[in-house]
Amino acid sequence: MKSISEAHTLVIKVGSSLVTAEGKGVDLEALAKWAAQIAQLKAQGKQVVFVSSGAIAEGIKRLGWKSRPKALNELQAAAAIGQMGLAQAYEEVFAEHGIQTAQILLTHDDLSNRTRYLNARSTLRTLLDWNVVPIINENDTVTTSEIKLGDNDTLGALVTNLIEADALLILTDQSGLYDSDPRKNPNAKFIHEIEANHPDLESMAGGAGSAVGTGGMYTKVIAAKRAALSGAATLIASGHEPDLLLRLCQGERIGTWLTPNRSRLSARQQWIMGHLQFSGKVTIDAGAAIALSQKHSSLLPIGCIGVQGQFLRGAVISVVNPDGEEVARGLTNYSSDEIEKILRQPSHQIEAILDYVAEEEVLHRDNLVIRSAFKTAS
Ligand SMILES: Nc1ncnc2c1ncn2[C@@H]1O[C@H](COP(=O)(O)OP(=O)(O)O)[C@@H](O)[C@H]1O
Ligand SMILES: N[C@@H](CCC(=O)OP(=O)(O)O)C(=O)O
Repeated sequence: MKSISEAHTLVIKVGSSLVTAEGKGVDLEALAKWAAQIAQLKAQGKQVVFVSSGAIAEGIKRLGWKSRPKALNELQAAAAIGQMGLAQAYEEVFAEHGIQTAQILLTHDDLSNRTRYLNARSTLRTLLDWNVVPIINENDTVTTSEIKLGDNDTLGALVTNLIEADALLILTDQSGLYDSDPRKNPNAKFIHEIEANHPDLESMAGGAGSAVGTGGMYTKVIAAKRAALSGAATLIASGHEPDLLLRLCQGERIGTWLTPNRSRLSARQQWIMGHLQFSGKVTIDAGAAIALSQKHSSLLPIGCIGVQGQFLRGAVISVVNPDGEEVARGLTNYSSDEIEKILRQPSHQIEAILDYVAEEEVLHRDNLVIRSAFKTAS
């Protein structure tokens, strides 16, 4: 894909600084401009999903507070208050164009549980088929550090993978990505296009520049790598550019393009890669590590030499080599207790040891993503 004009399904992520006018509460005027442009995009047959931050910033404004609280419970309560304002504002501005909106609040848990992930996917697809614009945010009320996505850039990428969108647009308060933070370095050079997996990306991107933003450019470039897993291009651009979406759809080059440079993973592999936390890991010997990485083999118990953490069959676990370096991630056929018992055993011994055989391999190759596929994506 060479330009947004070719994209059929778009995920558009807007940051707090854009939605809430630098901390002054929901900026209805800005939202109205997005809605007007999206109405035109939809008239051209495009499907659009909105990932919108701003609940905490709007909540803080409604509470009349001067600064962002630090305590998690206060942030969650502020988000719950502010989310009302966000949903109301989006409904209002899209209704002007006869477009219905739907609120979707997700957590990391929702996307890592296979059943909930499939439900979220089918709800989103149904809404898009019905021509509705889903407005997505993290469900801040129930997030703790363990289940937190943490920032909406990551959420935008996971939603891109979920619905296999063609492009992810991350709109922020900068024109795009520079080779260093332009707020700190006035000589920073603008980057027009770069591969999403370019090794220098992380070192160029710094933290948040505003009082309301959270992730800065770092989370945006990681999001681009993640979006590339499902073959999507990412554009980082300034949400302050007039008529940005329309101009992009006319083929104008604005912002920084982060292009996918690999073949896309299967939907199941993307789901495995979408996991930000793991319930455990299994250590494998050097021979097994080579078989997995170079021959794309399944992982058999004979190659397993250790297991850490407590997990059940069906969990997504990490696979590490004897030096502790991650080799792969995958969906396990056996629990941690069972793997402990069948370490270094040939598969034909599984039945004698466990009294049953689930599968002859601990991780089947179809349920594995090897390191080379995600080296820089997590
Ligand atoms: N290399 C970089 N190029 C551009 N901006 C950068 C870079 N590194 C850090 N930043 C900072 O990232 C900020 C955008 O991130 P953030 O404040 O989290 O916005 P948002 O609320 O839109 O997610 C910019 O204002 C900028 O100061
Ligand atoms: N869920 C939070 C968003 C957190 C977040 O990622 O903010 P931002 O860096 O502005 O995109 C909120 O709505 O306030």
